[in-house]
Amino acid sequence: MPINGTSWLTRSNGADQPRLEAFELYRFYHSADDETAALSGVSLQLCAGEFVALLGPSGSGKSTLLSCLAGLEEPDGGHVDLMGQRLSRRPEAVRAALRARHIGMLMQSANLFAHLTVEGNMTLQMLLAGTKDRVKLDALLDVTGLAARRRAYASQLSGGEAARAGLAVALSAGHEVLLADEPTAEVDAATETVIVSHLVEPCHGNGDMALIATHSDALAARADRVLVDA
Ligand SMILES: Nc1ncnc2c1ncn2[C@@H]1O[C@H](COP(=O)(O)OP(=O)(O)OP(=O)(O)O)[C@@H](O)[C@H]1O
Repeated sequence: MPINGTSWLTRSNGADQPRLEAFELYRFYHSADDETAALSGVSLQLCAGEFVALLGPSGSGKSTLLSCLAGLEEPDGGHVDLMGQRLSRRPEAVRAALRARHIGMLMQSANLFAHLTVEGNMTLQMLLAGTKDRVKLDALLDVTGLAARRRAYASQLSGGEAARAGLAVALSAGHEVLLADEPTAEVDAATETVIVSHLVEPCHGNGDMALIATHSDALAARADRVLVDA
């Protein structure tokens, strides 16, 4: 069942321009003679300061939605606006530049390059966003409990370490928009609490915005808004 004809409009007073907006998104996948509708007319608005959870059964289209919102995939219908600029149907290089400038991402497959160290992955993320902040890098390694593993290659990390390293990378550049796909799927409850706090804090502290696809009730309980695939 796709995320279907859903309209998730903002609960804010509308005074601010939404950070991220989707208008009537459609996305279909084709294989052999099969067609899967992953998104079917999805509209949403996400505003500054919001920490939003996206819930839905496996296969309902959460990852597809995040991917379209990040400009990694083009929707087959509808469009996405990021920070008031059109993201959809623009050349890949333009989408990549907008993404690097504004979006921190934590995708299911992790956002780590295996041949780089934890620190190297974080530095690369900062450079792509045009920043380099050594103090912030050290602080993120501390809060994610990875200071001692900073020189480990991504391929050498445990599942939980990789999840925390992915988070550290996603938060490195301090983007206004964070998109995360099941960031706590492979971690224990204590690590989940730490990760969720670090996802919430930039929203409530700095006015950043996060959309998190999750199956976790604990994470959803911390959200300002929960979007449920009805
Ligand atoms: N590259 C692809 N090719 C074909 N079908 C795909 C592709 N990616 C996703 N799908 C299909 O699209 C639908 C939505 O998939 P998606 O991964 O977005 O769901 P999800 O809600 O994120 O699932 P989960 O909670 O299991 O991660 C599923 O039926 C899936 O099999």
